[in-house]
Amino acid sequence: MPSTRTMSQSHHSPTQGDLDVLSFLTSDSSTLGPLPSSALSASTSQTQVQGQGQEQGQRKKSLPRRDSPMDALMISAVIAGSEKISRHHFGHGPRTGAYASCDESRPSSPSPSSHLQPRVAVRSTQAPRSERLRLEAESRAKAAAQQNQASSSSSAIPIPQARSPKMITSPLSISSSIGKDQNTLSSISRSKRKMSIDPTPISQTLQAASPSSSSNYFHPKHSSPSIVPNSLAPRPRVKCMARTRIPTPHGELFLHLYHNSVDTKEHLAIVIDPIQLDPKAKKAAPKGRKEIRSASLDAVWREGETEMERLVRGAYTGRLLPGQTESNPNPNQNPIPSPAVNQNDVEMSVEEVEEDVKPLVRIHSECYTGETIGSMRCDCGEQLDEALRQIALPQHLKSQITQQFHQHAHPHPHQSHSTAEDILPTPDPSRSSSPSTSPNARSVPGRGVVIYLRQEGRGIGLLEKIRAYNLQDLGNDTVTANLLLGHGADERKYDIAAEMLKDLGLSQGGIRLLTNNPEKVVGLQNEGIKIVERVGMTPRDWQCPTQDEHPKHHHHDEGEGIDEDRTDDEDEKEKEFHDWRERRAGVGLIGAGAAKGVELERYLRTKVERMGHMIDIPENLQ
Ligand SMILES: Nc1nc2c(ncn2[C@@H]2O[C@H](COP(=O)(O)OP(=O)(O)OP(=O)(O)O)[C@@H](O)[C@H]2O)c(=O)[nH]1
Repeated sequence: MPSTRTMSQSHHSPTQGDLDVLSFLTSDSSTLGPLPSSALSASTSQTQVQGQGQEQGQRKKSLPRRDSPMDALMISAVIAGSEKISRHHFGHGPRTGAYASCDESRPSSPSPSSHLQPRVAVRSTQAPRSERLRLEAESRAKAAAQQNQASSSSSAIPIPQARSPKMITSPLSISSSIGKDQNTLSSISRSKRKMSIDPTPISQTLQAASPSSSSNYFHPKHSSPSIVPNSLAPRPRVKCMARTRIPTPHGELFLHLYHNSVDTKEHLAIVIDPIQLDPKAKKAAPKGRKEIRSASLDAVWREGETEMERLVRGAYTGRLLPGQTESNPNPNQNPIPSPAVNQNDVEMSVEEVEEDVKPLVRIHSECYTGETIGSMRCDCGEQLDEALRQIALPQHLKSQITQQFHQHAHPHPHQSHSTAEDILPTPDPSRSSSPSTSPNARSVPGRGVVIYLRQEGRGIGLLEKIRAYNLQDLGNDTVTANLLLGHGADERKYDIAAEMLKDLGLSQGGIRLLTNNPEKVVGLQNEGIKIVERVGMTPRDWQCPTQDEHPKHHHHDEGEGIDEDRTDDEDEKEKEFHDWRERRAGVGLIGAGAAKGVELERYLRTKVERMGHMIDIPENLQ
């Protein structure tokens, strides 16, 4: 076996044979004659060195392999001494041209006269290698110094840099300084987070994050940057690019797609506003109720904009009909507000403003697993469905609601976790959907918006959420899993949502917010949204079934006992009926209906106990 030294020497020290081949290849001779014997012996000795077992001095009949140590010299010799380019190397070497054709007879091949043309001078624009190495070492040292500073005395091991939201040159052409500021902010806070294999720092982190801690991480006042007012940061800008009408099991709605100046995501606004589509609803609504419309969509985008452009992007009033050519077919009845006039500025009489119920709004974060594949690790799918259902429900006028609120309101067991609870009255969530509680009440069409933010996984993205789920399967809860991955428990921001609400004319008039999450309430308020009421959402599996919904009661009149003689077939039919009822409530989801299971229960419990969500845990689960 040759020693390593011999091998490496054979790569770097040209032998006499190598030099002979070099001069042979670079000579003017147009015909390749036989190789000098020293070259052949060089190749032979090389073969021997490689342990091929050839006899010393035996002549080889072929040239050495192309990947032998000779090859580099041969290639450079050929390039230096000849114009000829192998067709297989054309386009890959330093000369211009494309690897367009393997046939030299075709026009795209280098023409036979090409050797007459002056050679293309190829000059490297790179700095010398020594200079590049020096710069590289410098920047490495700088990065290491920064990292040391960030991690201070912690023994945690950094995980690969978690991604911070990418800034873009958006179609709104916002100055790049907006992005810079926010990026810097988020990367600073992120760089301080570490993943650790040492349980001590984790437990310390968690202790710092626990609800009982004095510096409560989850407390709205001290929580994520989303709720810290930053009056110096430039406001995100949003523009509704298009909207369209979508019929759904909860009624017809308008889907609005927004672009913004902060990220590349297509955030959505799902607007339920029956007065725009249904003349009966318009009649039933209080006089003066304004439509929920996007000011940026309705604006004139450019001089000479055509009606067809407006129709195609959805800047029309009413309902589109086949063959329609006008975006506002009946301007006197339903004028599109001029871009200069925001709907908030449109005067409504005091009584009308007071009398009408405020739009119900949900800020919903994307959850691929819960909304698309019916995951029962969380309740996101049913929450989206439930939000649309509740927004579409007819509402009682304010005076009647207030009356009911006083009858039904009760102190919340988790009040101590939340300042939002102190700020906002939280009526019984079921009150608006049960007109029977107030027989004389006048009900009006429901209206509102789901702002659907592409903040998957509470802002950490789907990839990280999937990794977090595996950590959860290893025994961690939803909060700890995020922290172990170097993320915050919740990294969402509500500034874009607030701008979208403003664009829809819903900032000043007041909204009712559908959430259990105190951070959302405070976050939106800090962004300038007026919230007059928080409406809670009880997970369907935690709701008490009403008498007529319970399967045991379905076939029995009041007072009747349970029929012991019922057959299995009847029981099966009853179960099917019950399942159908549940599915009907949860349209639009895979396996629709109520999400349930141990994992969901654990998740919901963590939200209540560690994230301060304002939901009552059912007595039988306490
Ligand atoms: N990181 C992480 N994200 C999750 C998990 N389960 C659901 N999510 C995400 O959490 C977001 C929904 O948050 P929730 O806390 O359920 O709801 P919320 O919107 O904050 O609160 P509510 O308004 O009361 O519903 C979505 O973006 C989901 O993708 C989880 O286990 N880990």
